[in-house]
Order: sequence, then structure tokens, then C-alpha cells
Amino acid sequence: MEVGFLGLGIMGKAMSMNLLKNGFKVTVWNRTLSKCNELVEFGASIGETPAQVVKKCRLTIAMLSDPAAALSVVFDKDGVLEQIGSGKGYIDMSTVDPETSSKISQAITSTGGAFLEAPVSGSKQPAETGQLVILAAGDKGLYEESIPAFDVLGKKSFFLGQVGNGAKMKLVVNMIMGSMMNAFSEGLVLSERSGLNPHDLLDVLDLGAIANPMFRGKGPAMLKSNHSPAFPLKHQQKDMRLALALGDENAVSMPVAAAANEVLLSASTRIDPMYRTVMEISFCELSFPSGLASHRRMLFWSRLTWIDIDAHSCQFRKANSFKKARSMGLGDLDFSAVYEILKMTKD
Ligand SMILES: NC(=O)C1=CN([C@@H]2O[C@H](COP(=O)(O)OP(=O)(O)OC[C@H]3O[C@@H](n4cnc5c(N)ncnc54)[C@H](OP(=O)(O)O)[C@@H]3O)[C@@H](O)[C@H]2O)C=CC1
Ligand SMILES: O=CCCC(=O)O
Repeated sequence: MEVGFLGLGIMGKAMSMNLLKNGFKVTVWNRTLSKCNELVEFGASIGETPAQVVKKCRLTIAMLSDPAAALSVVFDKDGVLEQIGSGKGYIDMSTVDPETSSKISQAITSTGGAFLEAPVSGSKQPAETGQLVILAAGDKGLYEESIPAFDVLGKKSFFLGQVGNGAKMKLVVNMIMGSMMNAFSEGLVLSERSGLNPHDLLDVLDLGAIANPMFRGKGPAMLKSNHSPAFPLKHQQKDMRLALALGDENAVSMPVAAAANEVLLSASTRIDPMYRTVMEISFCELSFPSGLASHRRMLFWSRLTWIDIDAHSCQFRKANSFKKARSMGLGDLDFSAVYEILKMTKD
């Protein structure tokens, strides 16, 4: 079976690799085209544009960051719409809102093409091992045709009916998950500050009624301040924002989710630009290694107080290397980094 794959981020790379390893012919495209090279080593072909991929493949899967990316890949020049039509199927597995999904669906089906939304539950590791949970909705015929691919990508597929239901289910799940991560992080900070050993807390939680794979998997790494990204913070905030909008549309008050969103939002909008500034400071520090002159220069560049510099230099030290730190913001770290933010705001 030949499939196209658009978007080779954390998830798309793992999923397309999985398809290749299981005997599928895969043609890949990514906005940053160089990311296709690793897949080519495993037998993938490259399409230079989304339109080229769709032209070549009867079935094309997309795994893109957010609604803007999902729309751009379909509607922009050289996009999916230029080549989709009767006899071809498009499956968007990105996490987006129901409106985005419906807009894409209408455009695809108006050409005679078939559309399925199929967001997934599960992160980097389940994507690598084919253990995702697939939340499909839309064209039932396309769903059935896609089952061989879904069987490789996931451990269970749900068909949830009309377009929008897959997106809604995914947003509800991630709204719960984002609130859980915030509560978990607060619990870890509270245990530390009140004189308990947070490792004991992990053991206690794991033996009780709220034990779950997320606390078990992420807890020990969080206590080591290891937040290498599986599910980026910026995507969790996007999902929380979209879930809150869904709550608003349905007159559901969600104060817990709204509070969790505030923490996620402050991470990506308030702290992230400061974090980037620290990267600039560090460049200065390299150019002017010591003395008052360099300090003044740093202050001039950053427009922050010394206290800010100290606080954010701590964040800089958490990045594994200077090169990595330069190219990352906090939003690119795993969503478990919300723990660091809660620690900082409670300092
Ligand atoms: N990571 C996870 O645990 C999970 C993620 N998801 C969802 O899956 C989707 C992908 O997540 P993930 O792989 O982690 O994200 P990444 O940030 O790792 O990858 C995002 C992908 O989208 C592409 N992209 C971003 N903006 C555009 C644009 N304007 N036009 C074209 N391509 C664009 C990126 O291209 P480029 O390389 O050029 O930047 C990259 O291929 C998201 O919707 C996320 O919410 C769902 C379940 C789990
Ligand atoms: O959307 C991301 C979900 C991450 C997970 O299920 O662990």
C-alpha cells in the first residue's frame, strides 16, 4: 500500500517510520524539507510539495502542529487541494478544533475526494511502537480503507461518526491531561516545599487509585528537570485553548482547565521571550567574557534587571547544551516543564 505523509515532527517522523518498517511505500513531505532525509534512508520517497505527494498517492496522511498549519497545507499554493479529487483520500491526524476539521472536510469533499479526521491519543513512544489510540471520524469508506495503516500506527481505532467528533474527543482528553499535569506538578512542588521527599510521593501515587502511566513515566524525569520533548508544552497549551473554546460553545464552565491554561500560557507567552533574551545575553557573555563592561552590555541588550538575568540564566543552564538552548524556547520542551514554571512562580 502506498501512502503520502505530510509533517515529520516528533509524531509524524515516528509514524511514517513505522509505516515504512511495516512494508508500506511512503512518500514524505515536510515544510523543512531536510527533515525528510532520515526517512529516505529507510526507503521513503520525497514529494517536493503537499500537492506532489497527493498527486502520487491514493491516500495521504497529515500530522501538523496546529489549525494554522493544517489549513495552510491544504489551502495554500502547492497544497493538497490542487491535486485531491475523486478516488483519493486525505486523513488529517493533527490535533485541531472541529471547525478547522470541517473546513478542510468541506474543501476536500467538494472536489470528490474523501476526508477523515483521525487525531491520536498517545505520544512519542506509542507513535514509535505503534500503540496510538486513533480517534477517527468522517468518511466511513475511507476509514475502512485506512485500517491496515491504522493497525500499524495504533493499538485501537475508534470510528466516532461525523467530522468534528474525532477533534472533540481529542480535545476533551487533552483538556483532562493538561489539568492533571498541572495538579501533579503542584503536588510535587508542595511535597518538596513542605519537607517531604517527592520520590516518596511518586511511590505513594503509583500504588493508589490515581496511579497512571503519565505520572509513572514522567514523574522521575521531572524530578531530574529532564523535559526533553515528547509532547511539547506549546501544543498542550494549544489544545487547552481549543478545549476551552469548545467549552464556551457548549456553555460548559471549566474553571480547572482555565486555571491550567493560565500556567501553560504564561510559559509560552511570558517566560519564553525572556528565555530567548537569555540566549542573547549568553552570546554577549561569550563575546565579552568578564568585567563590568560586559555586564553593562548585557543589561543594555536585555533590558532586564540582574534578578531577572539570574532567574533566567537558571533556565539556560537547564538546557543540555548551548547550541540546543539557542534553538529552543520553553514551549518546545515537554509539557511536563510546567513543573519548572510552577516552581519558579512559587519561589
Ligand atoms: N507530540 C505528542 O505527544 C503528540 C502530538 N499530537 C499532535 O500532533 C501534531 C504534531 O505534533 P508533534 O509532532 O509533536 O509536533 P512538532 O512540533 O514536533 O511538529 C510539527 C510539524 O508541523 C509542521 N508545521 C508547523 N507549522 C507548519 C506550517 N505552517 N506549514 C506546514 N507545516 C508546518 C512542522 O514542520 P517543520 O519541521 O518545518 O517545523 C512539523 O512537521 C500536533 O497537532 C499535536 O498536538 C498528538 C498526540 C501526541
Ligand atoms: O496530544 C498529545 C497526547 C500525549 C499523550 O497522550 O501522552
